[in-house]
Amino acid sequence: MSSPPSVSLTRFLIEEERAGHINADLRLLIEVVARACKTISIAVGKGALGGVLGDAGTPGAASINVQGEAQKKLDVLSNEILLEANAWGGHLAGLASEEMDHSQPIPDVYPRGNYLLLFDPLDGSSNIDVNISVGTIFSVLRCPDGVTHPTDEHFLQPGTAQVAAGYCTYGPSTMLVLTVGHGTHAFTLDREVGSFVLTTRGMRIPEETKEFAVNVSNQRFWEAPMQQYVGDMLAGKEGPRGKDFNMRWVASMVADVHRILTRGGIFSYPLDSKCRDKGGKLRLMYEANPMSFLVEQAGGAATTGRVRLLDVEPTGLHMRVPVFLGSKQEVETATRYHREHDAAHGQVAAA
Ligand SMILES: O=P(O)(O)OC[C@H]1O[C@](O)(COP(=O)(O)O)[C@@H](O)[C@@H]1O
Ligand SMILES: [Mg+2]
Ligand SMILES: [Mg+2]
Repeated sequence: MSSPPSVSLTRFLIEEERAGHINADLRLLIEVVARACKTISIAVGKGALGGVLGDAGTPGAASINVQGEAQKKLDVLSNEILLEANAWGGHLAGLASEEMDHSQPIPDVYPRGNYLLLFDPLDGSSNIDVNISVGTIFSVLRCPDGVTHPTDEHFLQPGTAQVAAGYCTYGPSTMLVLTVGHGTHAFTLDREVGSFVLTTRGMRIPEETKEFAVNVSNQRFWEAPMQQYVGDMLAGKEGPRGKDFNMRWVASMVADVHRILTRGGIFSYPLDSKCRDKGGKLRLMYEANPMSFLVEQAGGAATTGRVRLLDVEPTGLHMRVPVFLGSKQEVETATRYHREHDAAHGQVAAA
């Protein structure tokens, strides 16, 4: 019995357009981002042979980005690949990146479109030199009507305004995970053919889980409700949660979230006293929002520990937020710990 014909990303997007879920411009935009990810995947795959490992800048003069972080060569290269690929397509009005201080309108020499693209060109940078999965994360918004040269303020739209989001993981296989607001779907790169093929239509995150992902080395800096929440999980079945939990932490958000979309779990990067003044560690616009859209479309949940992440009003392009996402019931439990603590201590829910 012959196997069903494989569905390429191109065919999948054309079917989404026929279903009225996306228009031709958004379809082309996603195709262009996917092609850029293929180019990044090749560079990542070459590793030391491609001279792409290590820090950008020169010895003694590291190249520091708007986050105050030393850029890796692959952070810079991936950013350039995405900028070049998206400049001339005619479906964008502007783009913004983790690696750039401000957004950029599409140059006047090129036709302009109605969408805004935000991306984390290389996620999991601390894992680049040690050959652990890294990725690219992207989010798509509409450009406000009548705006031809968008500036940072035009990007400041809540996560609920996203029309598409996705990530690409560069691991043992290269995978693209995508939503246009009608479920979350996974594609695997067929390296021989050079195209993404649909491998999971309609990913579903189990509502319950026994697996959590958090950088426990930050425990002493956590808020009291987070200490309690993780302490109760670590207490196992003898403890208040009545079940044993396992822990995973890859330190590449794309890899940790991909595991959760595939088999469930909860991922969190909570507020702690080290990052409190910044509002958190992870960035709302090109990390938390796209991942939350993908997770919610797969039946999961995403909060800041206090409020739904997709409802957060952005105040800056590189705004940071606490993140809890994954299996619905577990995220609700983690959020309850924070809300009950706030209520008991007369604290009003912040972001
Ligand atoms: O080093 P830590 O504290 O474990 O943090 C790891 C987190 O930081 C990140 O690497 C931040 O992203 P970038 O690599 O894009 O800066 C996430 O991918 C990951 O979840
Ligand atoms: Mg990142
Ligand atoms: Mg990054």
